Amino acid sequence: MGDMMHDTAEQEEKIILVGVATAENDDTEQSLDELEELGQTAGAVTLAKVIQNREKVHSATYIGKGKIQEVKELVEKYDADCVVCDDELTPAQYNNLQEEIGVKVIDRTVMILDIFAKRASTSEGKLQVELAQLRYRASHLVGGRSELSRLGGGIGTRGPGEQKLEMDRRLIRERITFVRKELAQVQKNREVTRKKRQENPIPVVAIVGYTNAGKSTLLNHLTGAGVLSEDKLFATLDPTTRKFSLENGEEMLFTDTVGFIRKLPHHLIQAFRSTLEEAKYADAILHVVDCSNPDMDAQMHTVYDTLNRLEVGDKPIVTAFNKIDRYEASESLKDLHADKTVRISAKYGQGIEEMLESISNVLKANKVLLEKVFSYEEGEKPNLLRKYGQVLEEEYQNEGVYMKAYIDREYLYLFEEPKERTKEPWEE
Ligand SMILES: Nc1nc2c(ncn2[C@@H]2O[C@H](COP(=O)(O)OP(=O)(O)OP(=O)(O)O)[C@@H](O)[C@H]2O)c(=O)[nH]1
Ligand SMILES: [Mg+2]
Repeated sequence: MGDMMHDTAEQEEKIILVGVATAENDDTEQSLDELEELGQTAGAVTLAKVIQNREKVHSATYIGKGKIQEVKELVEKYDADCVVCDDELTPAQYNNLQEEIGVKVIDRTVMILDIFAKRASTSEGKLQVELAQLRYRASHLVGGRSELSRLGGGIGTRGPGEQKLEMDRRLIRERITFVRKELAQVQKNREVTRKKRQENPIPVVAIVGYTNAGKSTLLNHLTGAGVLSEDKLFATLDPTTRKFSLENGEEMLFTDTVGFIRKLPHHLIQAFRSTLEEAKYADAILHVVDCSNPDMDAQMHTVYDTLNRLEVGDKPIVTAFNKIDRYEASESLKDLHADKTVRISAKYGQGIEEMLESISNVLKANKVLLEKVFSYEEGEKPNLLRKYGQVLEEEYQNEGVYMKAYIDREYLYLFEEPKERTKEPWEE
């Protein structure tokens, strides 16, 4: 049906998806569904999906001989342009598969990088994508030449802007150095903004969540921010911060940023660190979950996993189960990581008041906590305190007066002062 409509548009690339289900990785089906969505976002149409069950990924060819044959037949049958593997391939796997199958082979990482390349709009975003692509390429160079030379066109060959992507090792290194410098400059500006924010006491709420959960829709609903919201993965790449005033005059800053996804490429995390880390400088985290998605649990898991990887400490979390208008099951929605959970529809404005109240409450709890904070100069006792953070948490639970203690950089935070303590915990 699309053919007539896309007459003048760029020809859609025809792709076949391949994944491996291993002992520790059994959600390959969902992962391939997601890869199909990523493909759509990248402008490709998926014609077939192939899953191989294996103990582990084949080290030389990703999938086994029989499966390669199967994929090859599918490629011929559908006249496919490209085969997309669901895991990051080694240079050897690339070359071998490519040789066997005879059409372009790419992996999930290249697909995600390609989408990021298409979507980056600010100079920081563009530099971050380019850095990620360059680093990926540098680690996949074979015989001193980028594998791009054989990719032809389409997915995997696009960069931010119209940069020439095919480069040799030396050029890539030079370019990496240049891009890193540029990026450092751009990020200095962000630091300045952050410092300014610290000077003014308006609390910052970071909106985090899986890609397509409805983060931008929520920010738009709250503040009319005009952030692009789309039923596509990675609609948002650049952080947007907007002020919101509650009816009682209380103010909060909301930051919407790039969404998370399973198997988020390592190079992307590195390059996008400063963007992804927005949550690190927030006073509270608003975790938006698409509860109409059957894959919700795995998505939530990915979000907490990513937050951990980014070392975003134990901030107060409000989880908003979004798209409640589409959610039909009646069972309760739980999130053990969250301090509070609410149900909302960002699109239709349900539950927003309650959500704001919950955020305001966790922020207040945090404020009380900060007033009681035991703070230490950097280097004074961080190791002892770090250890103590864990001990305390257990100890308090045993006493039945549960108190949350955690370390955020050089500070020890206690949620409540222990009863009748005459000595500081570490003096005992
Ligand atoms: N039915 C329904 N759809 C919603 C709701 N909230 C968001 N959506 C839709 O979900 C899709 C994704 O919304 P976005 O706001 O772009 O999601 P996001 O989390 O910002 O996604 P990324 O920027 O890609 O990470 C859009 O098509 C929205 O219209 C909701 O409450 N109900
Ligand atoms: Mg968004």
